[in-house]
Amino acid sequence: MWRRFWTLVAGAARGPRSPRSCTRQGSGAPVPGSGATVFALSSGQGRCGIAVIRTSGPASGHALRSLTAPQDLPPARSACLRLLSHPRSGEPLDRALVLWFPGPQSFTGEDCAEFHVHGGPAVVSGVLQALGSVPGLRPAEAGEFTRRAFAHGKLSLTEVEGLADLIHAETEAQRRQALRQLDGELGHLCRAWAKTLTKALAHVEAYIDFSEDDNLEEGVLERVDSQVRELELALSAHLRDARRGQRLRSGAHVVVAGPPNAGKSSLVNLLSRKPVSIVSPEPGTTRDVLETPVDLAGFPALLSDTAGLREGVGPVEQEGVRRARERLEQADLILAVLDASDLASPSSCNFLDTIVTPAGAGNPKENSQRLLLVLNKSDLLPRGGPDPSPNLPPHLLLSCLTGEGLDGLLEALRKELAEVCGDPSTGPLLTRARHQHHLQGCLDALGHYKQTKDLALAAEALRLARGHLGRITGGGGTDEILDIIFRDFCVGK
Ligand SMILES: Nc1nc2c(ncn2[C@@H]2O[C@H](COP(=O)(O)OP(=O)(O)OP(=O)(O)O)[C@@H](O)[C@H]2O)c(=O)[nH]1
Ligand SMILES: [K+]
Ligand SMILES: [Mg+2]
Repeated sequence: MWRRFWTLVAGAARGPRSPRSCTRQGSGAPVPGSGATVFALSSGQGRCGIAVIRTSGPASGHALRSLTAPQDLPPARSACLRLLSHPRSGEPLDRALVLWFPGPQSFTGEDCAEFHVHGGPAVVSGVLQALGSVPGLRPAEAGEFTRRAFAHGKLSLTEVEGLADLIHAETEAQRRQALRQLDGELGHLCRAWAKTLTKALAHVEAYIDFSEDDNLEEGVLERVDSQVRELELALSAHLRDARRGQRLRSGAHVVVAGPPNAGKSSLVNLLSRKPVSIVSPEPGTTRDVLETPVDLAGFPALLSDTAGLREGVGPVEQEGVRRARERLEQADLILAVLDASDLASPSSCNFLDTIVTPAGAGNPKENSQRLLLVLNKSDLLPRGGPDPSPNLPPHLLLSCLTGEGLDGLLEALRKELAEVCGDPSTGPLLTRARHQHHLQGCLDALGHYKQTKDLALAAEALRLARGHLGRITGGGGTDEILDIIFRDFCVGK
């Protein structure tokens, strides 16, 4: 009896019930156009020192031999210098380093070859044409190498996403976050959670099958209940952090706001290091919301310039003010700008009362918007004079004109954005709405597990919960989801 029970538990833990996604075997879906050997330029377009062209598929070895002299394959995974020539005309094309990666020990899991050629456009197009003339070879589609790697179980879906993010990473924080995902951190976590559920499921199923025999260990179901509770806590914590992970991946919304002429547009131009917004001495210059992506102290941000907030103006500026307020509501971080030499004006006081004080600048409440108060035009203050505003909340002095105070502002921005986005090296792991959706689905299913008294339904709920975790790493992903993810890649990756 016990032997039967443990066989069942062990079987459920590894066996046919275990979702394919819990292992590193790909989607199981056929590779689109598999059988064909594909080739592409994998390095960037344009004139460069070295360009890398690669192939993947069964004819890779034949292609390598057809283009090179001597025609033997180089030793696996070591670079060799070869003369490349066109297989039909014999025309020499370049002297290049070539590499041979026999499958399955390659990026895609298939036989692969790489040609590191001189990066001139004529060399690259000559070698691509030569490869196109080899029977069985065709140009690769966007993301096709990675899709093949996924299909052969070389990468899980979260790792594929990490790779796409790494290629698109523009800031240090994005690079760190992408690298963690590519290293499989999110995948490991999901697999560990799925394993817990597999064990829990095995126990519930054993209880259904054997409880009549009265031979089961005491408290089996109680232990499953407590495992489910622990899992719920862990999932909820990660879900709470998901918003930060998404900000880290796609950029935090930083909104520059303040009364007219405070120097908001000057600050936006200074931070983005380009003339994004028109600057002029006329109050009411900026009328619309102007958005620009910037690297702020290593974090990705979408910086919005807005119209100066004031009442009693014409209809166009009034619409600008309405849009500014609307954008302020969506901000992850408000950069509040005041003219340090004009703090007593009605528009400055009004801005302090309605925007700065409610946000609790320098002392944010949990979940409230964060705000940094900047007093601009410090160059207009008397040198070494007293603090112009001892009664204001914590603030920074800056001069957009001279650049004084910029380092301090960038350091303060780095701290604020680390709060808003999380630490890219240790912080949030969920980076996409897709991850959030499945984690929520898993939690909902665990909720059903707790509600039901029927053991068969409870087992079904656990299976459903585990299915959601599996889909994060890629098991049973639909073609549409795969298409969306692989569309992010360029040709050659
Ligand atoms: N002295 C001094 N002048 C500044 C500084 N920053 C901006 N200005 C000037 O202040 C004026 C207004 O600057 P803008 O950047 O257009 O101000 P704004 O807040 O965007 O103005 P609106 O869009 O009209 O609300 C311009 O003449 C700038 O040259 C500064 O640090 N010191
Ligand atoms: K202005
Ligand atoms: Mg402006």
